[in-house]
Amino acid sequence: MSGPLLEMRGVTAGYAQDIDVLREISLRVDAGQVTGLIGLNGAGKSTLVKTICGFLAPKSGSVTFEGNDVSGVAPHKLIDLGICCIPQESSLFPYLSVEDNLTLPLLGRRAKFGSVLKQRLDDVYAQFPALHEKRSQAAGSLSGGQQKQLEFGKAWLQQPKLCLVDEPSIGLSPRISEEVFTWIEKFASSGMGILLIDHNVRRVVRMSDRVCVLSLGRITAEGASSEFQGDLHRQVQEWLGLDF
Ligand SMILES: Nc1ncnc2c1ncn2[C@@H]1O[C@H](COP(=O)(O)OP(=O)(O)OP(=O)(O)O)[C@@H](O)[C@H]1O
Repeated sequence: MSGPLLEMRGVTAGYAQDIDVLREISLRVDAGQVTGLIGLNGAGKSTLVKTICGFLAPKSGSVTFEGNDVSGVAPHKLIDLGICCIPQESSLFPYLSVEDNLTLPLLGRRAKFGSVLKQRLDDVYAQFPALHEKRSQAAGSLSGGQQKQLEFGKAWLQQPKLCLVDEPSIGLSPRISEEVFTWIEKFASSGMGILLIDHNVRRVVRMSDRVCVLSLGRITAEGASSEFQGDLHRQVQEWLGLDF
C-alpha cells in the first residue's frame, strides 16, 4: 500500500457539542512504523484514540484507514477492519481465565478466525510463556506486568493492521516497561502500524519513526523522530508552551 495506513485530516472532536477537545488534528500512521504521540495530561491524547476507535465521531475533518473514510464507523466494525486498541485502563475480564480473555474477541468471529484460532493461540503462548503457564487462572490474579502481557497477547491474537497503544508503561516497573516497548517494536516489525502514547517522552521519541506533540488539543510539532533529538527538555518546553 503506498498511502498512509491511517490518516486524520483536520479532525475536530469533543464530548460536548460546544466544547472541542481536539482541534484540527492531522496526523498519519504508516504500516510497519511507529507514530509517537506526546503531550501533557489533559492534552487530548486518549480522546484522539477514542476518535480513531469510533467511540467519538469527529465534528469535522476525516479519519481514513487504508484510504477509506472510517469517520464515525462503530468500534466493532473497525475491529473487523483491523484496528485494535490497547487502552490505558485494563480491558480484561478479571474473573475469566487468561485463555478466555485471549480468545473472547475472536469467538464472535468464528467464520473469520475459527480455522486459525489454535495456531494463533500457540503463537501467543510461545511469545508469552507466562500466559501459557497461567492459562487457566483468572486474569485478575495475574501481576500487573502479566496482565499487560495478556493485553498485548490479546492484540497479537487478532493480528490487526493498526494497533493504538495508550500509556502501556503506566504503573509498571522500569524493567517490565522496557519489555513492553520491545513487544511494541516486535508488533511494528511484523508490519503493523502503531500509534504509541506514553509519558516516557525520551523512549517514545527513540522508538518512533514519526513524532507528534499534542498541546491543548492541537498538534504543535510534528515530524520524523530524527528531528526530535538533542535537548528534548528544552524542546518539550517550547512545544508545550511551558516553563518548568
Ligand atoms: N468522557 C469524558 N467526558 C467529558 N470530558 C472528558 C471525557 N474524557 C476526557 N474528557 C476531557 O477531555 C480533555 C482531554 O482528556 P484526555 O483524557 O483525552 O487527555 P489525555 O491527554 O489523554 O490525558 P492523560 O494523559 O491524563 O490521560 C480533558 O479536559 C478531560 O477532562
